[in-house]
Order: sequence, then structure tokens, then C-alpha cells
Amino acid sequence: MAAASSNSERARAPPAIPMPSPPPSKATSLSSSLPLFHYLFPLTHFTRFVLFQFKIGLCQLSVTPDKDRNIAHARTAIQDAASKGAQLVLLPEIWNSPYSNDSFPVYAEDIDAGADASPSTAMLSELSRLLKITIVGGSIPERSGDRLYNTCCVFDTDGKLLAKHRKIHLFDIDIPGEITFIESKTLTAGETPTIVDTEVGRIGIGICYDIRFPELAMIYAARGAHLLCYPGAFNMTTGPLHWELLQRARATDNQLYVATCSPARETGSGYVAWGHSTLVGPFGEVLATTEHEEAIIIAEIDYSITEQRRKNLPITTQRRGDLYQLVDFQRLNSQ
Ligand SMILES: NC(=O)CC(=O)C(=O)O
Repeated sequence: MAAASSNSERARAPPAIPMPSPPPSKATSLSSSLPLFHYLFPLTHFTRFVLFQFKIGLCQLSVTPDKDRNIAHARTAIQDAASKGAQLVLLPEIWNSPYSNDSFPVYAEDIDAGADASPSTAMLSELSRLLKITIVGGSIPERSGDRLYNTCCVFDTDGKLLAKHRKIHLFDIDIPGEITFIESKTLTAGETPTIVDTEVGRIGIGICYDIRFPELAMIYAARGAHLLCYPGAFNMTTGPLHWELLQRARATDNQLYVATCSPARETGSGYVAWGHSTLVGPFGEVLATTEHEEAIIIAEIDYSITEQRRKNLPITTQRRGDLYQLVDFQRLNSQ
């Protein structure tokens, strides 16, 4: 038994940080239990209270070439989700612009320059503050200097920008006769994994193609994530085969919740999204999903179930660190 546990500790370099684990359904102080994480990703509040049972809202939005309309439309959807009890709202990948290399430079916003330069994130900040909800704001094209990124912003319940994730793995694929898309023609890849402490738990962020890379999800799990959020716009070729499969794989391998949010399908548009925004539980089970039309999915997350599943199926302590290892370079280099 002792050998098994020291092997499993060696399977993650540095060793994994346990998922914050308060009594089920009770608020707890997350920052005080995790000094290392606090050091790596400083929290603004000394004490952060985490809800372990709450509702998530996935807003599968129609997206048009009219940016003002897209922003107004997202605003209404977020308000609707909050009125139905959602304390965390997730938006789709590229919800303020058509998904195309021609559009990215035109619709891009300078998020760091503030509200006037970024009406999309200004709206998210305002709503998270007014509605007192956490928002994982899908993604928008971001302009930073002479570069463009595909960027997800996370807002705290007081409207503060907690984190910005720039899509790490760009969507460069070529399936002849089916789909060719080269995001790297216009976009630059992000350089860092993004995991953030919020009032609804520790959330690892990925954008669409990022979900295909299991190592990223594994790193988030090793940093104690409760939930992975992937805004994503899979397409009509890969969507039917891979979208649900990848979500269930990331959830099952890491025994945590996975939430995804896609734009609704617009058959006339240049890039036709698959839709099917989904919440998957820590046993790999689809808890809530939808088809391809516009929809707001409201579903329950309960992190005590994650703890239960990890006890039922203790793969975390059964890893063979004598045979393989996952190395988190960012954490390792910061020690
Ligand atoms: N659009 C993406 O980033 C990813 C995708 O459609 C796929 O991986 O397939």
C-alpha cells in the first residue's frame, strides 16, 4: 500500500495538489488550504468561499456578422441563465464574431486596454458584477500589439477579470474534401495553461482544439481543478465523431466535471458549428446536453460527487510513477 502511494506521488512532477475538499455542500476557504497554489496564482481575496453545489448555465448562442447584436444577444442569454439560478455561466468560442480568419482581425478587441476598447468583455464584467455570478466568457478574438489571439476571459462575481486564457493549441487541420482551417494564418498561440480560483471552484480553461490534448487536462487535474470549461466550436466533420467523446474522455480520465459551450449551428455561414453544448460528470456521464439550435442549458454541479467517484474508483492513488510521469513545466520551473 505504501509503495503504491509513493509511486502515485511520483507520477506527477511536481506532486499533485489535492482537490480542495470541504464537507459536501458547505462553503470553505480555498486559499488558506493551498499555499503553493496561492503563490503560483495569487488570489486577490485572502479568503475565497467556494460553493460546492450550484447551477451552471451553458449559453449556446447564435452568432451573426453584427457584433453589436451578438453582444446584446449574449447579454440577454446571460441574464436569462442567471434568472434560472445559474451561478456560473459559460459562453461559446468566438461568440462576438463569425468564426473565420477574415473576421478575426476585424472583430478583435484590445482586452487589456479596457472597456472602450473591448465592448464584449465590458459587458461580461458588468453582468458578472450586477448579477453576482461567475462568467467564463467563451472566447473572442483579442488584439494585443500586432498579434491576435483566441481568448477566454473569466470574471469574478464582483466584475473583476480573474484570468485570460489564450488558446494554446491552434486549430490547423486539413481533411481534404471535408474541412480545412488554419487558425495560425491570423492567430498566435497562447503560452500558458490557465487555472483559476473562483467562487464556484477551481476551473481549468481550454478553448476548443485544446480539448484534444489530454496532457493539458491532466495538468489541470494535478493542480486540483474541480471543473474544466471548454468553449468550443467543433464542426460538421469532427463534431459528430469527437465532440462528446473528447469531453467524456477528459472527464473520465481526470474524474472531474467538464463543461463545453458551442455556438448554435448556422447552416448558411462559412464555418458551420456542430452545437451540442454539454455538461459531463466525473464518472464520464453526460448530465445535460442539447442539439444544435440556440439553447440555455441549466444543470447542477455537485463536487461531493467527484469525491465519491474518486473513492469508488481510486485511480489517482493507483498511478505507476515508477513507469511514467506527467511533468508540469510551469509549476516545476516556478519552484
Ligand atoms: N475549432 C476547433 O478549434 C476544433 C475543432 O473543430 C476540432 O478539433 O475538430
